Amino acid sequence: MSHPWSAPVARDAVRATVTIPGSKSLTNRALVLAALADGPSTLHGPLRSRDTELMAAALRALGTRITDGPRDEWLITPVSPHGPAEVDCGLAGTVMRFVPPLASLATGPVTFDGDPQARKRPLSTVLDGLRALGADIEGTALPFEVRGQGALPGGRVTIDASASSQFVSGLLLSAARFDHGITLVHEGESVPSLPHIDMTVTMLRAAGVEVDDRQPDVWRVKPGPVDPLDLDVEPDLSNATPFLAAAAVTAGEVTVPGWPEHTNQAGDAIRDILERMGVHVRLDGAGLTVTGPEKLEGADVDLHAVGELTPTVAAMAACAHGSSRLRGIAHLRGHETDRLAALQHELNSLGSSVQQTDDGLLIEPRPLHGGTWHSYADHRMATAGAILGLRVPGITLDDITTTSKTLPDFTGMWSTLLDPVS
Ligand SMILES: O=C(O)C1=C[C@@H](OP(=O)(O)O)[C@@H](O)[C@H](O)C1
Ligand SMILES: C=C(OP(=O)(O)O)C(=O)O
Repeated sequence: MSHPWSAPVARDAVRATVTIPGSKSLTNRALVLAALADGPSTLHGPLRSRDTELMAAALRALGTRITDGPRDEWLITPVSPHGPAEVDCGLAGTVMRFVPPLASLATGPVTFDGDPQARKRPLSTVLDGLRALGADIEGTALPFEVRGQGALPGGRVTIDASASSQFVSGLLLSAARFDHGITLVHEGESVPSLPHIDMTVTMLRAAGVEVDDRQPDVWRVKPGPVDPLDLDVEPDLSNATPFLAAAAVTAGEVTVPGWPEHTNQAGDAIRDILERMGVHVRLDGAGLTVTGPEKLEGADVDLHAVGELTPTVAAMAACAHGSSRLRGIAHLRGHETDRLAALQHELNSLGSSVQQTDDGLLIEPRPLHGGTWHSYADHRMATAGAILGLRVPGITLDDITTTSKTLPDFTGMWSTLLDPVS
């Protein structure tokens, strides 16, 4: 059920330390790898949100045992995947693209469906790719059915992954269990979100899987064992960005503890983006501390590798002095919603001047006024509205529950941000 929310205004510069829960991308990859592993795995500090609970439920439906450990852990015991099973993908790209390859290894039928908006997200590339590798699948988008044969031949396949890096990650994650592994070739416009593929490759290698990614746009995974994982999940750096943006737009200071010094998370790119907007950024033993300037500057940024940061960056750009250009993000039209159209429409309805280009947005800051900010079932649209609300009185989000996709306690965390002592 949707739930409207009056975005609180920051009376002063925001000053806070905010602990961010685990990464969605790390948690959902680790769950899939643990389900395919040769023994039990432990995830310490996994993200518990709609997207990761849906992933856990999908894997449980296929037989995997996932229980809570004594502290904040998920204990995962693999069982050979089997149907019949039903998978609810919700609106999670990672579930709809990472689970079908694993379901192709199951015995028996596995049906997939999701939220109404999920039925519009690009998916056929993964399903066609799996068919080319030997899978029996009915359908090209949600809902569809994978008729698992208990094994998949695998081999060489060419896909066009320009609409989503998750097509590549999904096929690679399960590939060590295909009879012949995989040689995956991308042909088409450039693949977005490459750091997410690097994360997949790094995690596969950490699980002992042999991956060759030396040639651009070609990935080879050898068939073989998958080692169990014992993984501390890093904080979700993309989920941290609305909190960092709060410092940027209020000339405040926010620290996120536990920010990794080295990481595969795409969200780490926010450090460079903030600096380019005139924000002071410091990474030290305390974590990542950002200090907002008196005048936030507009910027020209290529977000091709980090599209999921776009709603945060667009909200900051609308509060900046000087125009911004966000480029390289045509694929965002296939995210939770058409994020380019949604951001253009919502920002303009509050008084901004935003135009869409072929591959992004031109944002001309103007004095903003209150109004309804629509979330389009998209968690990052909702958090973008919250950022603007810090500066602009009278912004009401039509539905704050969308934040449960990756940050179920977003409103609690946001109030602590504004009132750290209470
Ligand atoms: O693999 C992942 O964990 C993700 C990959 C990216 O998808 P796209 O390549 O579709 O942008 C990113 O935007 C999404 O939030 C998470
Ligand atoms: C694009 C996103 O999610 P998904 O994993 O559903 O693609 C996102 O979280 O910004």
